[in-house]
Amino acid sequence: MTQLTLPAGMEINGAIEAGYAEILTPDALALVAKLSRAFEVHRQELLAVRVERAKRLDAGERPDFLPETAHIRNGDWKIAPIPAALECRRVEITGPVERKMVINAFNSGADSYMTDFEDSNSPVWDNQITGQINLRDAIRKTISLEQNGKSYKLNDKVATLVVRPRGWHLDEKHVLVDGKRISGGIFDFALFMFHNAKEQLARGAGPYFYLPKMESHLEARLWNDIFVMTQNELGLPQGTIKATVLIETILAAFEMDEILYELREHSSGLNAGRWDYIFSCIKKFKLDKDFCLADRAKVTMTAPFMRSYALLLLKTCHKRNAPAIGGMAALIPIKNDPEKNDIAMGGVRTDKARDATDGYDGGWVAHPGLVELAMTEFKKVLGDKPNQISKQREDVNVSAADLLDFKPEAPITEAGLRYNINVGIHYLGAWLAGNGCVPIHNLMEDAATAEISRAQVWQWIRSTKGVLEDGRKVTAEMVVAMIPEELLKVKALVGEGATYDRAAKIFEEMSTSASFAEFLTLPLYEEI
Ligand SMILES: CC(=O)SCCNC(=O)CCNC(=O)[C@H](O)C(C)(C)COP(=O)(O)OP(=O)(O)OC[C@H]1O[C@@H](n2cnc3c(N)ncnc32)[C@H](O)[C@@H]1OP(=O)(O)O
Ligand SMILES: O=CC(=O)O
Ligand SMILES: [Mg+2]
Repeated sequence: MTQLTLPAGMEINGAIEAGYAEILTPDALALVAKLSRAFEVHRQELLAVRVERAKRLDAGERPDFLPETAHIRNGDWKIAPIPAALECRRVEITGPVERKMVINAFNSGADSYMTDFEDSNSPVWDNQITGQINLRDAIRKTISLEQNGKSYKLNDKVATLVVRPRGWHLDEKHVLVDGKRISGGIFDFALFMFHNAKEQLARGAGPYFYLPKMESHLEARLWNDIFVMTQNELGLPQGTIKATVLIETILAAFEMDEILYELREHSSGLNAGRWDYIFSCIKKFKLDKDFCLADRAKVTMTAPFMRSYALLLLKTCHKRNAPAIGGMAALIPIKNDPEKNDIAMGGVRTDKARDATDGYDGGWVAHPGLVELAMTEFKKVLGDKPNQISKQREDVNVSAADLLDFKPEAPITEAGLRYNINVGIHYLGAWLAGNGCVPIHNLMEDAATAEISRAQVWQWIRSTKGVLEDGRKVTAEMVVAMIPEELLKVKALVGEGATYDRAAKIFEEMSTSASFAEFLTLPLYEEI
């Protein structure tokens, strides 16, 4: 095993495989250590603020727009100009940082490509470091792969790269600074910046990021401070880094202007991260006796609270000259069933047509097979224009009550309950085996969609409204009885695998325990 030269006070306990030392260089690790020392205390403070806020919400407090930042919401300001490479983002493909998928995504024909260390990635040590190797090679256009008789390499024209580091809640447990685990997000960001920022600038783009799962503008300020220090350390002009923030928590929806304002020198807009958003609503109002959402499949972008959120995001972005990027329909191409495939493709088309017609500048797709049809829907509205940021939505008026108008509440069905249990076990089992994104029942499932499934089961057990349409109350006993049955169905699809037994156990613990695990990936991370 290769020996690394580590900065004073840093320990690495992950295996150092071939090629890792090229990423974990002394200077790159020095940047990781510097940022960690400068910002770890504040990250922990902000995570503690989340816990305190959650307690107040559990006790019945309702979020509202912040009085102390009204001057920012009412002020007449814009974000700094967007670089040319980020002006046209009609279709953004997303996917884990796995080598083959990296090449396929770059070549997919999408305008941009969000490579993902978050929702679609299981953060096993190997995924984190080989992900960095893959991105380094892709940016330099030296990436290639021979697999299953196919040769993979990059086309001449590829998508613009945007990187999503892990959220504030996730640690990188394999790296300690002064005896403490560091932030996973800072680790992903710093390594990527160190190795690639200058190379990207030399090639006509730049270091562009997606920032996940934030709950407040103060969390965005932390990223901004990190950008400023990193640009100084690397000798880059301030404002070089650009970041799109995912509005994917109900609390962030009340601070969209403030988040853009904090990042105004570094902003490249907002994205409507719908799946984590739904999860966040369930998590934040899980104890509210009046809150209970219907079967997961019924909670769509046309649900009142989702529609309000999507329109407010769009209006807020365009008012500030910022791109508004739509989220992802979880539908993916269905092989060997043309009829079902037509329905799925129709679903994606409707989703993208809605976003484009509303005024969004682009939207996410999960699979290369969806790029063309999503592009067609955006081109129908945009024509030859790269975006429609000039389209102001002053007609949109969204109140706090609109954001909190949680419907539909019905139906909750046995099929919906079993679906959640089945998806939960299947996804957790795959994640434990190192795969963070899986097709399940013809849908893309990742950490955000799986969170909805497990959170609904927990909440239906506890809410008096958690009643199946045939009148039976959802109970812990009912769920515990269904888990082995659903585990058998999962195994019939994926085969035997110890991780699925473990997943079923963890799913049972999580659904029936008195306390609600903040993120399912937190207890899971201790297992990998
Ligand atoms: C809530 C959120 O955060 S959304 C963002 C996070 N989620 C994602 O990014 C979803 C990413 N998508 C995926 O991982 C995959 O599409 C899955 C798991 C849903 C389905 O994967 P598969 O069943 O392997 O798809 P399928 O077999 O149809 O793939 C066909 C080809 O497309 C490639 N492909 C599929 N999805 C992607 C992708 N997102 N990026 C790049 N290549 C892809 C496959 O690698 C495969 O390549 P090959 O023909 O060269 O072997
Ligand atoms: O990250 C995206 C989401 O929908 O969650
Ligand atoms: Mg998300």
